[in-house]
Amino acid sequence: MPKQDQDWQEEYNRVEEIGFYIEDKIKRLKKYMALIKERVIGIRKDFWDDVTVNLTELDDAIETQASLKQQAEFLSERERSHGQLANELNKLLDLKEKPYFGRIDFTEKGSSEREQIYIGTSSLMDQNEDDFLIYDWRAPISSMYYDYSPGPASYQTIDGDIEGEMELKRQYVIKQGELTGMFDTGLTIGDQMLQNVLGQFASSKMGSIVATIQQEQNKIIRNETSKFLVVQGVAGSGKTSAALQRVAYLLYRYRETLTADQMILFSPNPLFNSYVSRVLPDLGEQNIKQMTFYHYVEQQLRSRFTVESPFEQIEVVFSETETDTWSRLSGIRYKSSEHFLNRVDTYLKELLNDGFQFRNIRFRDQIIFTKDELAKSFYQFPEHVSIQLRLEKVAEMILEKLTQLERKWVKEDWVEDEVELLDKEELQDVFAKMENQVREQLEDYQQADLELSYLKRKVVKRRVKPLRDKIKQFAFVNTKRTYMQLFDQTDPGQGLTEQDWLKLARFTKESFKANNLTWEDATPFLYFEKMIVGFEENRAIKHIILDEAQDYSTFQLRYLTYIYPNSRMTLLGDVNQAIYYHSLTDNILTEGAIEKTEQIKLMRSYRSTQPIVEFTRAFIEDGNQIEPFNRDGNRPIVYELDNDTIAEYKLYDCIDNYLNRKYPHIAVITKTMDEARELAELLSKSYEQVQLIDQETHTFKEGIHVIPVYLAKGIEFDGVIVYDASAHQYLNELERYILYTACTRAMHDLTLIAIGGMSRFIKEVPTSLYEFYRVHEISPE
Ligand SMILES: Nc1ncnc2c1ncn2[C@@H]1O[C@H](COP(=O)(O)OP(=O)(O)OP(=O)(O)O)[C@@H](O)[C@H]1O
Repeated sequence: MPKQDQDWQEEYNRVEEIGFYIEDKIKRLKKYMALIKERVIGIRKDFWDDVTVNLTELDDAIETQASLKQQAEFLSERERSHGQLANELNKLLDLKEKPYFGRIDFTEKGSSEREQIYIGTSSLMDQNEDDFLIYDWRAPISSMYYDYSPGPASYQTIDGDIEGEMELKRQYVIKQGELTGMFDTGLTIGDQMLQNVLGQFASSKMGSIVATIQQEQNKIIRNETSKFLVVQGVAGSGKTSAALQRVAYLLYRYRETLTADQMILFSPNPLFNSYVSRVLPDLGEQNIKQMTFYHYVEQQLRSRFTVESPFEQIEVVFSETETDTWSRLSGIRYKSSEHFLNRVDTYLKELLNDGFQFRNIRFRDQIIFTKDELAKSFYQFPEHVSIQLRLEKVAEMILEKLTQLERKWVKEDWVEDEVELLDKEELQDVFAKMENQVREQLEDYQQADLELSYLKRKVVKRRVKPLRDKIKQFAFVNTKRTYMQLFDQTDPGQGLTEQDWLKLARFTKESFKANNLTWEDATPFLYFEKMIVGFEENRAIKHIILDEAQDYSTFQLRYLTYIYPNSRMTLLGDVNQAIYYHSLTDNILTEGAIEKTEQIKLMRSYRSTQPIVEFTRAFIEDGNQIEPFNRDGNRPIVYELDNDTIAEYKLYDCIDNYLNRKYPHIAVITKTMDEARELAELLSKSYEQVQLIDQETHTFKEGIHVIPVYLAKGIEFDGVIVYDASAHQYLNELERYILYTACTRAMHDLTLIAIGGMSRFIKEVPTSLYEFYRVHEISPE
């Protein structure tokens, strides 16, 4: 038998044998689990029989409690072990389907034994628990699979580097427990395998890339040294995929000290949350907490303000032009800048001398502390005493004074009135708390007096409690007014004219007065406020993943580092996909913007076919550095059409074409929500399964998605139609990035429909890279 056939046969048999072995393990495990389950049911049923309940004497009650506790612990331990076994079972069921995806043969330096290392999503030991039949992809030894081609290779262990020779690197395609393909590969993990994976249709849920992680992605996944790891990766380069694999890796690597609930993924929109929700469970790990930054900010401020969402801000930006008499654009840019951050910090220092605004403290409509009194106490401290320390001292002073006032209020009529209104239960509660002995020693009338004074104190305490709580939270500081005062200063900010500053100041103060917080003010205000009243730090969080990091402002990043002081951070983004106006000038991903970081660049794009990547990279700066993955496909098509009617006709034509290709996920990407709404209405007259995606959409199914570009971030579709890609829609620099983001959502096919003349960015693309049609009228079929 030729060597190749012999190899195939051996590998085929191994997969089969492992399958039997797993099958057997599953059977035994299921039997054991059934036994435990039976026991748990038994314990639950007999719970009370096995507990001695005796409450007559104190000793008996204590014994009963101990007996109950013991029984409950016993039960929960059984339940826990049943849960662990269920996890084990799930892992085995997954392994049965696809036990492994790769193999390397490695001979350690100084040894003559060639070890065969089979790599899968989780590990499997042989019967005697001596040898690994399958190594987890995250095990140190498995890293060589991703990092080396056959030849000298090494991997890191806690005891140092292990060097040797890798003799073989092989990949497998195993479906439903049967070997169907096998390739021996070089450094880039099987182009052939990647071709297969990337050629597949899009899915409503992102999949794991564990079998085909690329060397440069592996660096991100296994990075353990940086406090801040910054990944600048081009569109479709696998940033999100690598980030999620990284989470799985870290959970494995630090399994003794790190759990899923100590990590947070900040994602760009709610739809993205559900899109990536399957990756970690597929890797046998629990999902980590996911949220959008807006969600966090809104929760903090919603009781006092209506907070504009970032998407609403984008819509405003689209409707403004640079030449408008008053444009919010300069305000957005300014308020997200490093300069403004420094200015806020300086202002906070200035406040140590003067300017802090306080609120009168009232109790039952009476002012008990005036703002002037509070300001006086606050400013009695020397300059070097911090704001927070002063506020703590002022709060202590108020609380002490409140205790004195309470003694006075007890004697007031309203207290007696309220005592009368107490209901029976409350009264009983109070009586129960009064010590029996004291009451027994007293005459009846004395007892009544005592009860009344006790009740009065209770009423006062209860009424004062909310006030005390507020004081402890420093609610007597008027943070809103103090922040607004910043806009009374006359010095215009960097990049602003005097006039611009005045307009910006007026606009800001008016919004604050109406309790409307624009997105550009939300984080600066929150930051300012927390610098005064203190950040609610969450020290339990050990790792933050910031996806689409290019969209975060300096303020937002600073804020996150303050609330998660113990956290490492992985920031992933693409400067060319910035969709927020502020990112044009201050982008946290530009080199040097964040100190003490490690930067990794991903230049290879995997999502789209080569013709799509060649087209899209042509309209961004340094686009020629983007490396397309060698996957063939159609050139993008650009239609330039005379009017809406012809454009709509072409749109139908295009969708039909995509449907004929059986694309499960088709997207019509618009610039604004209004455009998306209109198109969705139109299309739903002709097609079923049209889904309009808005900022509330949490999940999406197969079908035709009509979606504004800013909600399509991070997601991909088989076929994309950009509607409409005309000159007036995509004109300025921000719109360049937005068009790039829209086009790079396409995996297999991309069409741009422009009504009137096409965008100048498309004109920059060499005509050889796309098909172009200009249609003046529709010819009858
Ligand atoms: N090593 C890989 N093996 C298989 N598929 C990969 C690999 N890397 C990336 N991909 C695929 O490429 C596509 C893009 O990946 P992903 O969404 O992670 O990229 P991204 O850099 O976050 O993209 P964008 O910034 O454009 O949203 C996904 O379908 C992903 O599965």
